[in-house]
Amino acid sequence: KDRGAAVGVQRDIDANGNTITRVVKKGVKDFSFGRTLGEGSYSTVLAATDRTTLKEYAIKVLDKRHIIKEKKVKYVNIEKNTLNRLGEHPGVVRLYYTFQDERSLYFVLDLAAGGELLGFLKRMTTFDEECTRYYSAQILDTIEYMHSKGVIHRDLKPENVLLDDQMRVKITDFGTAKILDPPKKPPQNGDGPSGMPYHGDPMEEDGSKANSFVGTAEYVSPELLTDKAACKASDLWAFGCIVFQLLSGRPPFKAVNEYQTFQKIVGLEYEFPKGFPPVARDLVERLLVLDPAKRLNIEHIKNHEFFDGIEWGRTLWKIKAPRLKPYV
Ligand SMILES: C[C@@H](Nc1nc2c(c3cc(-c4cn[nH]c4)ccc13)C(=O)N=C/C2=C\CC1CC1)C(C)(C)C
Repeated sequence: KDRGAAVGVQRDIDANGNTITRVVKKGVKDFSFGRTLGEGSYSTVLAATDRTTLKEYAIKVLDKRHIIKEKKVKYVNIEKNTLNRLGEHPGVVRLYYTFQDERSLYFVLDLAAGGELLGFLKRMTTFDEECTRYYSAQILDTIEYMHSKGVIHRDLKPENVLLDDQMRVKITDFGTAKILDPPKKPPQNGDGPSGMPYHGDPMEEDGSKANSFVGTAEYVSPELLTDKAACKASDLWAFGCIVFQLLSGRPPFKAVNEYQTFQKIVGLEYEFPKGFPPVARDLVERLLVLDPAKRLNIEHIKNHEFFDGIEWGRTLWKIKAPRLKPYV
């Protein structure tokens, strides 16, 4: 079996308007690889061009030996399954196909040519309200879509929010996502707000209890720190942190080390900088709530005054991105 290729399907329209479906076998040799776009803990994302169609992609390359040694096989499968399940949404990087050679696995994905939102925020220091409204609305719309597919991201942060060539949001990095399987039993009372809380990580191949996953310190929700149960509302806690950071230039909970940061989170120790816009402040205060069941849910967030003027749904992805301006 030609292990260097993946079966993909290409659809074109011929002169008479008929659809021609071609089965294409893509492999490493079909692409010319460019610069490194990002480094994950056990993967590298490279820019690449399809030699035949000249279309640009991002290709995530994973070293098979390293993945096995680091016992990350499960995470690679979670990412692939999550990406396949999330398929088509303007706010999610799309996975076109995967293939492998003797050394590596290759994920062929959308190129988010704008790079990380964090990069723009660092250059601007802060975003003004209009930019914050636009970017956080697209992030929220994408979170809503992920949750509707039973996916909790669990590590939302500005580094994982990419931008495409139209400066539209592309959320990425699903290796630590959690897929909420349809309930076999109705959720018992006492389960988290989503009714299907997630306790700890899957068992490792050797049956050992994996050290349960915790996201990036500054954006981790209190429930993940106290009883290890991530739920859909955990993504909304991270969303609150991101809105705060876009307008103020820093995350709400940041300390000299992770432990101190965790202390601030569970103690809800944060303050707004002077001049933080009051309407946005009200929104953030209703998201950074310790009890996940008392956090605003997505419907309430969409109706919050901060998003007045946003037309949710397809229009949100058609409007022109506002020119980036700092909040002064
Ligand atoms: C977060 C991620 N960084 C990145 N992941 C992806 C990028 C990407 C692009 C730039 C970029 C583009 N232009 N300038 C910089 C910078 C970082 C990127 C992309 O275009 N397409 C898919 C990606 C990831 C797909 C993944 C779900 C499988 C880490 C740091 C983990 C490598």
